[in-house]
Amino acid sequence: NNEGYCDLKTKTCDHDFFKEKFILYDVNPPEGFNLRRDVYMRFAIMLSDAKKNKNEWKLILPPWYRLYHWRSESKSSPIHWSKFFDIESLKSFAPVVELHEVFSKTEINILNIDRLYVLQNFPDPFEDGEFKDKWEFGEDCDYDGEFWGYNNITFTEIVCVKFQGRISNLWELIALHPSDKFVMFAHGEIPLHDHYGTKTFWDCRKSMKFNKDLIETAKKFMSEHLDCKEEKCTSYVSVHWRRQDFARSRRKDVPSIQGTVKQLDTFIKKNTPNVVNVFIASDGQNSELTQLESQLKSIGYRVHFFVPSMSELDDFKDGGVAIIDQIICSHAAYFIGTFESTFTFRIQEEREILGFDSSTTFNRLCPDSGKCEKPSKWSIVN
Ligand SMILES: C[C@@H]1O[C@H](OP(=O)(O)OP(=O)(O)OC[C@H]2O[C@@H](n3cnc4c(=O)[nH]c(N)nc43)[C@H](O)[C@@H]2O)[C@@H](O)[C@H](O)[C@@H]1O
Repeated sequence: NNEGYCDLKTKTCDHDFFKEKFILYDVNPPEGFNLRRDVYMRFAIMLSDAKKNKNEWKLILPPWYRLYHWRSESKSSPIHWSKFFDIESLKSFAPVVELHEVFSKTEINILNIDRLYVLQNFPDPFEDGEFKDKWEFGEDCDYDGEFWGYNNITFTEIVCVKFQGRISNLWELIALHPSDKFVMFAHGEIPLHDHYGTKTFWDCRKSMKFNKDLIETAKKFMSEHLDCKEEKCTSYVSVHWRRQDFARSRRKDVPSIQGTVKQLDTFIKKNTPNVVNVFIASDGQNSELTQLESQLKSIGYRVHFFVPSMSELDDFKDGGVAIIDQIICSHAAYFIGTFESTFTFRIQEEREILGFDSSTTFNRLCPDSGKCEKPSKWSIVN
């Protein structure tokens, strides 16, 4: 009825449900996990800012579904955010809700989106030589997602919108139809942060705590294999060695196996000569990893990888294993990353939150050519 939603089993009622409004978003299908985490922050900050003005909108967390890089998931069903993140912590920053929580409140079990906005880029973002915030209605667009595998999500109207600039301008679109209850944005990666790198940005980033089981597993590994029980370890160096598409098509940014060994050895001898433990996070093929391992071993290093058991992989999924790799990298005495990988960026942010000196964090592997730009530094603002 119109007075709220009541759960007959638990005999509890949610009197706000019929007043609440919900925003959903989806991201360009080929984008990976770590860019998606940044897109989440843009929406979470938008909603958190709005909540301060008593705005009733909530953000629905889009499940993780069929990510291109997550190859071990043969049967792909939508994965809830709680598998990877601490939902209570996310909720402490922004009004967010999991999609399955919304379903459990809609009695008919069908979620109808009033308006599905498909965001598109402007053909020339620098029209008249200047990048300006703007939007206008477009045409000829389609939704290229799959509603995360749910076949009980429908929509009434699809609207094409060319959009560029700050995400809070999406409120202008939302305001055009005040009676909408469910609004969705496809290509949520197009709008930009309102304030990148500010205190609000970092408050949101800090709220993205990981699922407790993942943290526990990473800490157990650090204690058993890397001789570290502290927050800031001194006993190992960590590396994010991004391969796959990077190794194939970014030769000007990433080193060969031999080049990697040479650089790591030089780096460790210069910065922390007593350390012999090297932790490697990588999406590389087994053959590459074995070569890297044996070359590092031959010059005296102890090499460590987090290799999940079958049951761990089944439970944590590729996404959870990637997070465990990131957690272990975050706690190392020194971290060396891959240029322009968002996987590396998220580790750097984690280390800023843990309070590491930036000289231990913003280090990168260089291409064999030796031509090597320094990585950008994004320092924490408390
Ligand atoms: C160029 C762009 O690069 C973007 O990648 P980039 O920013 O590195 O980072 P991500 O967007 O996270 O995509 C890389 C994905 O590959 C896996 N992966 C990469 N490195 C590791 C690692 O060290 N350990 C584990 N366990 N998994 C790893 C993981 O599933 C991760 O989400 C891509 O998402 C885009 O599609 C595009 O290819």
